[in-house]
Amino acid sequence: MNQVNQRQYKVGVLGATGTVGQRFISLLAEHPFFVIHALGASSRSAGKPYSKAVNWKQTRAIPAVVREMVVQECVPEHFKDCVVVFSGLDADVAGDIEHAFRVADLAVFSNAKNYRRDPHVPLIVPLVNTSHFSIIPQQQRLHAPPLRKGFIVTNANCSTTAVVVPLGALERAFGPIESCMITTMQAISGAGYPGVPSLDIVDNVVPYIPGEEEKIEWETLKILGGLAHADDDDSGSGLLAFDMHAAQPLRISASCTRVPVVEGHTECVSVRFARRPPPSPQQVREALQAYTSEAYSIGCPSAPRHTVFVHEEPDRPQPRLDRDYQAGAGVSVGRVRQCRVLDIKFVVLANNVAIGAATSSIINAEYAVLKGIVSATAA
Ligand SMILES: NC(=O)C1=CN([C@@H]2O[C@H](COP(=O)(O)OP(=O)(O)OC[C@H]3O[C@@H](n4cnc5c(N)ncnc54)[C@H](OP(=O)(O)O)[C@@H]3O)[C@@H](O)[C@H]2O)C=CC1
Ligand SMILES: N[C@@H](CC(=O)OP(=O)(O)O)C(=O)O
Repeated sequence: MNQVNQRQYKVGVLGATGTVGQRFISLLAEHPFFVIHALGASSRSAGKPYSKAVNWKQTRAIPAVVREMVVQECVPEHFKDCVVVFSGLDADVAGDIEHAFRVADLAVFSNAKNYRRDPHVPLIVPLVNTSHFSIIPQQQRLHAPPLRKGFIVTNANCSTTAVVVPLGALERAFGPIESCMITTMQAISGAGYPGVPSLDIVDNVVPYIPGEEEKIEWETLKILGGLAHADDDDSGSGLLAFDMHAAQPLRISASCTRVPVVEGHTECVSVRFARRPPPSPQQVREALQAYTSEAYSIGCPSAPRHTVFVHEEPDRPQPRLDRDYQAGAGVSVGRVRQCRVLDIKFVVLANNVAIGAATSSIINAEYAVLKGIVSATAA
């Protein structure tokens, strides 16, 4: 661990000028062992110093380390010295670019949705399912020709991330959840910049976010589902597959809305446990408060010490007050109470651009470094 901390690891950021990319840069500029080495964006930005290419929208100034760094086209040769490449690319282009980087034997940690459903790509919310890193050797082996160092790890949709943290904590404490109803109130920053037109969102709630409900319903099953051997007949191929929560089916229904909040997704969640009788609200509060992640236990510097903060006040969590809990890396839960239809209901809030995006990727990469999953040297 000390050895890791004394080393410096060169990293690149794809989509460095976007909403998520800016958050990557703010976080990485102060990172104990990652050093920003290369920045990539579209041809509109390539060739310009970062400070001229970016429309900077963070509260802190552009970090000095990147101000004059020239933005590159997103091609692997400009990133060949990077041990880790973070991607905050627009999903329209992330598929081909991230694949090209993987084939060039680079380790890619992506926020984009493109590979989340790929059966050989782990979808990892680092506060919940770091065990899924174990599928990476298979991803490398099944590629033709096999990859030595390259792979893609994705993190989840920001609304999925918010909800799987308490759901994962509750399953760890009380066993499988049988059904779950979720209603989201998602911040405008989730749509990137400039995002939702002001005339659509000011004084309004928009009850539709394309593709979002399906993503929450599907991604949650992959994240909470664990891994199983791919062959039912135990033929010994050694292949792993995501079991999609199949051992104990979980039914999820999500309804997604966009609300006039800048940062922080709030979600109302109701759950029914398989176990009878179900835990009481007080047992649920205690289990959430006590929950710790493996990422924190092994020393990932960006993992929150307290994963879930449980509010006792009846009017919390609120995005303006709670989105910076643990520097945006933790989640806040409140209003834990009995549900007359299912068992328990609560409200969860997570920072969509921090733990919902850049912070998750960074913790995933920290975990990969600490566990020796990424090589200490570049491709
Ligand atoms: N915002 C959020 O809360 C979350 C976002 N995500 C995902 O993260 C990704 C980034 O989102 P966000 O930051 O909001 O998006 P933005 O639209 O703010 O940024 C997109 C980035 O992609 C770059 N880009 C666009 N076209 C190309 C191209 N042809 N070649 C190379 N680079 C290109 C842009 O560069 P340029 O400036 O040069 O155009 C910019 O850096 C998306 O896939 C999104 O779905 C995931 C979770 C949460
Ligand atoms: N769709 C999310 C943000 C996002 O980009 O999600 P995804 O990475 O799953 O496409 C929102 O609008 O809040």
